[in-house]
Amino acid sequence: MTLATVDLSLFKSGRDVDRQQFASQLLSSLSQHGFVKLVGHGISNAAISQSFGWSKSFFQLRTEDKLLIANPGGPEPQRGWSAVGVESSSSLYRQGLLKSKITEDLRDAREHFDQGSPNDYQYPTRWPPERELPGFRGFMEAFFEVLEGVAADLMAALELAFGLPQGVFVDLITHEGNASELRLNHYPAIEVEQIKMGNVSRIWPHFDLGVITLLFQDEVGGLDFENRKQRGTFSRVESSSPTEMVVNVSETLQRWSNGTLPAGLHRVSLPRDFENHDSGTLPERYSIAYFCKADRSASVGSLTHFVLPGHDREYENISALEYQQQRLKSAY
Ligand SMILES: O=C(O)CCC(=O)C(=O)O
Ligand SMILES: [Fe+2]
Repeated sequence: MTLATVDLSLFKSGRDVDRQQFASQLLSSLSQHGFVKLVGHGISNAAISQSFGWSKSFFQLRTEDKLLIANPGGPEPQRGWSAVGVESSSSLYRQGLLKSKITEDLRDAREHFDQGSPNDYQYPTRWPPERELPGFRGFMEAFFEVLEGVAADLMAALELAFGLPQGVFVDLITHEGNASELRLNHYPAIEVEQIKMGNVSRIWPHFDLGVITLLFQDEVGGLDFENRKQRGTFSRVESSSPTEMVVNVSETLQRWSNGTLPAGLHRVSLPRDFENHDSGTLPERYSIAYFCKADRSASVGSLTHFVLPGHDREYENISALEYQQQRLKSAY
């Protein structure tokens, strides 16, 4: 099962026929498994490799320095450092869907750094002191804004694909425009035995909470999406290069679209080379995820455009902030 690759430069070219073609391809791929691979996004190879470089430097800080900017956990938007095992992605999934299937003590073998919008004064980012990592904040804030632009283009393309009036989606992410988040993920090297024991995974199956997620991963591999043709089975997201962006539908878009575009379930498991091994050490892995989120005061209920006559409205009106707070309570 392979994912389609779409080229955003078609949409940016300005010709209506190209824009329409891109929009249809984007929607049709996202409709299949909730995932698509994106090229032509305009972010240079150099910028992407610099972002991974900054991520490595951040995670190499001393633990006591990272502890100074630790995310407190709980329902507020995540900011700063979360140590390995602090967050449990499996409970996001369990709370959302599978009440009985997963036991309590599943943990992620992952540490991460969460950053809010440079314009988010309500929940400011916990940055390491500038002298510890000079240039980190400046780079990451600029990178955030570039990703914000790509997410807005993709949402505009989805408006076109669904035949919606211009701005139906984009206005809900840009009016306040400060709730999106950028996350650096680091999965330290880990023994295969530990993963095979069953309580620890790089990241357990989960849905992302926002509208759409944009992701870059390094060459280690291991990101899987659920194959909807055979529920409960996963296929590998094969990236041909770290500059290829992986895009997935997240819960808010599922809700806005009244279930028309379901969120993509995903996890990070053993890299291909280790699938049939019972021992050995998995190399460390890095990924960078931009979570495009609805404005905090925007509703994440079904949009009327998607509630067809004779059909139920599947998702209640609740603000994006309240929704996220409810969901995050379960992740700690
Ligand atoms: O590391 C990855 O490839 C996926 C990360 C992810 O799913 C997340 O941070 O929500
Ligand atoms: Fe995710």
